[in-house]
Amino acid sequence: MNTTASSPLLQADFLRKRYGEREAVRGISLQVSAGEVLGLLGPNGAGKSSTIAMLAGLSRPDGGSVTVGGTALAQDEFGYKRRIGLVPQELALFEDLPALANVELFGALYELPAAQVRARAMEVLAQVGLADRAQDKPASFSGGMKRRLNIACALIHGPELLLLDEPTAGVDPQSRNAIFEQLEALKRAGMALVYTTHYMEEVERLADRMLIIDHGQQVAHGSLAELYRLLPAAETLSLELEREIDSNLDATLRALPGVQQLQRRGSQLQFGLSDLGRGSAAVLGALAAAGVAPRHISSGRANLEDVFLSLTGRQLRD
Ligand SMILES: Nc1ncnc2c1ncn2[C@@H]1O[C@H](COP(=O)(O)OP(=O)(O)OP(=O)(O)O)[C@@H](O)[C@H]1O
Repeated sequence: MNTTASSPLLQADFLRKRYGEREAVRGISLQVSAGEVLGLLGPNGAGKSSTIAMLAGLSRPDGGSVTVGGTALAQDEFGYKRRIGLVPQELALFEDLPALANVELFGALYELPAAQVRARAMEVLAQVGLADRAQDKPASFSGGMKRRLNIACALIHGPELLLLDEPTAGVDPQSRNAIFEQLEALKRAGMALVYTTHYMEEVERLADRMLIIDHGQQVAHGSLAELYRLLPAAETLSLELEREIDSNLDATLRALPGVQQLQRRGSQLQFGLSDLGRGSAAVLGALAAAGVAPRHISSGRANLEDVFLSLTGRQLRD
């Protein structure tokens, strides 16, 4: 391997992808090192899958470059792909072939020596907790087990980098946890992972760094702690009111002591507050004085959803 601790394993610079008139990816750059997880977070249509497809060598970028371990996709496509495992968003399995045969098939695609394939397939099935189901067909598997088998298929050739495109879609919480534990073990073993999702809890748990994208562009990048520093306020208060407020009341609320931010969508208000106790009392007092009652109140510490909201003015899951 011609990488060092200081040089990233995956390096993508200024990637662009266009479908007809639509620019799906507009200059995304990213890096991942061995033993690191990069989370790619963004709402539906942000350009996550298009980015992954370019990183995986499945779709040709309209601009920019990508290298893995110093091997450029443009120069040595097979060499590049050997270093990467892809777990696609859509399950890619033969439902009527046993799990083991599914994994072996991927081994053949990567031209692994036949003598090694069986042992290697059993090894990766064990890695995803499916060794005892090797002879069963995925048709009889739960959604979570199929996802894990999909991951095993992506690991058969011993890639250094694993690209995962929403690997928990349609998975129950228990299986999701099993998948996370397996991904954490791969990371500990030194693999680099790029993980796309629109669930902020998943990147909060798994990712060392995250790239937040929207409309094909980087909105923010950094560790969780770095992203939290972008937040205008540490606490949030969300209200659903019985009716929409007018611009005078809006201005009054924004001017209250402790109110650092106010996002308004119809009758829903979200405040960023420096102090939850004092700020909430002031907000609720001002609403009561104006004769507007809340229908629903919730509060909490700010999270990645709030980072996205404060940077784009939109919800992650619109
Ligand atoms: N093959 C294609 N042809 C035309 N437009 C496409 C194609 N693939 C994606 N798009 C468009 O490009 C944009 C980005 O899509 P992409 O699938 O990369 O986003 P995403 O962030 O992965 O979304 P999701 O979370 O819904 O999978 C969207 O507007 C989508 O409609």
